[in-house]
Amino acid sequence: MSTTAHTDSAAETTYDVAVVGYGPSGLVLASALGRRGHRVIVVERWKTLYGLPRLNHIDGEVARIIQNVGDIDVALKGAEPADEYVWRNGEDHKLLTVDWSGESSGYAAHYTMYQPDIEDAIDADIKTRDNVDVLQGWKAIDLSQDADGVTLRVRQWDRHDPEQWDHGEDDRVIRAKYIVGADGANSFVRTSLGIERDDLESDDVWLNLDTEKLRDLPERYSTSTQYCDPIRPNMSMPIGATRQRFEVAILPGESQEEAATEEYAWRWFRERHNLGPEDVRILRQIVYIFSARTAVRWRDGRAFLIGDAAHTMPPYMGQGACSGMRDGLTLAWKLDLVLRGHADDAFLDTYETERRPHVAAIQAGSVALGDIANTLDVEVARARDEAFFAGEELDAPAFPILEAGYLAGGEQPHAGTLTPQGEIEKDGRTALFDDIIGNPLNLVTVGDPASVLSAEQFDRLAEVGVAVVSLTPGTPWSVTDVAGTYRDFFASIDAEAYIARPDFVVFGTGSMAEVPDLVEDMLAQLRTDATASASAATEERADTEAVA
Ligand SMILES: O=C(O)CCc1cccc(O)c1
Repeated sequence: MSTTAHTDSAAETTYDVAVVGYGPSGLVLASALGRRGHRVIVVERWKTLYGLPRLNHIDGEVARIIQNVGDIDVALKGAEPADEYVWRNGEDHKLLTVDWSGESSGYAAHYTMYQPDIEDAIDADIKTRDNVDVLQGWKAIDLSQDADGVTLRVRQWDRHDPEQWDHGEDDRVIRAKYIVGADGANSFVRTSLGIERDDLESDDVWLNLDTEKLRDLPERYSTSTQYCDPIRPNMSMPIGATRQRFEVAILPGESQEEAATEEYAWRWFRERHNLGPEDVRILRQIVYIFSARTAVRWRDGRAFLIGDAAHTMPPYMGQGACSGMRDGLTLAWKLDLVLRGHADDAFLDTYETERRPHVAAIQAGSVALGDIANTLDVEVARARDEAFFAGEELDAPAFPILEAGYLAGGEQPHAGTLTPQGEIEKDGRTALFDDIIGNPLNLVTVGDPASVLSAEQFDRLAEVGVAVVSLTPGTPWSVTDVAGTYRDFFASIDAEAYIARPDFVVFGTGSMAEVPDLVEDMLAQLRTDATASASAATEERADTEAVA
């Protein structure tokens, strides 16, 4: 990182958080902070949103994230629920079905969708807020930090005008309490901080072809399918209702330049799919190296990394951008608590404690799936197929829950899992839980919380902004559980209360009698500095006593 002293004449403006990068993870973070009233500035070198699909799959949890940062109806307007993700061999025999059916978080468990719809939905929300400034067409060029904040120098950027690199008189200097690098795999923020990346060395080269359907395609194209063909691995997947993604492996020794040509694309479409320009229009053609890299640390003082800046993974689970959006929401609500003075700065360390192992498990699963997809040895592929036909299970970790971080202590079998989202009715309005309650920390109880919590505890909950919700009629916190979602959930976890975090993760569960302890634990863990200095003081006292 630069150690440049900032004696610039350029105007300085102070923000709570500066965000570099305006892709899915940066959009989620900026909107979630903006909605919580913080002064945010976003710096993005491109003048407009990307406008083309990159991610084309989200799960229900991520749909719920989007619900909380933008208009979910706009985001999902071209989306289609996806029930299964099928893996076939070169002879078109089924090896494996990844079950994508069911519901999660108030949505279908999985969707294929058109990324620009999601970005437009969140961008529109951000642009309604006076407290969020978005500098599109500006490139971050220098970053430094001190005890009180970060300083970021930004310069207008136009890739068609390289001359502008030579002059800096119109630079802007931004001061912020925190900075977040949401600036992709080649992150300026990460490299400025000198943060290296670990590399799982999974570097398969694939051509990605996104298309618009000009007429109905055969039924098989409506199922996301990996063709694990050792001669040439390939895949096909809907992008919502009206578009289709095709991917094809570029084999070792083949020319990536040639794969990027239109001739190559049409030859491939004709040979493999018998499709031509009368069937599909190519929207985007790009050669990717599917890497799996992780920054060795995601925090450096007042700077954080999220999304691809922190981690990349091969696409085979469709979880790269989903993980980035989870990062964005998690870091946003943690920063919110710190900026409002309800949590200590050290609480922000739990961002990496929680997100790193979650991402690592998904990354490992994606690499394992990629090994299956990219088997090029015909004999090895045959043995693989036989093993699957004989019923072998996929050797990949289960979808992770949060295992560490801001979770209730003690025997807590459900901490780290996701809460459901059902319809509730309150004051004559019926809607999904988050549309009525919002997404602060929340305590949901079967019984009357006033039967177990003191007035002083209610005051402290209100001060931090914890929402209290009860399924018992006639209390100030009562809601009606319209479809029994919460009744069923409480039955399934054998509990009468839970505390959920703003990212829908269960902090802890318990009986009504255990609610006061759960609340105390939730509030105490926000004060990690105090805990750290208290235990340091205790150790010091013990040392002194031992000496005495
Ligand atoms: O949405 C994404 O992150 C990529 C979409 C995807 C999903 C599954 C397999 C694949 O190769 C791409």
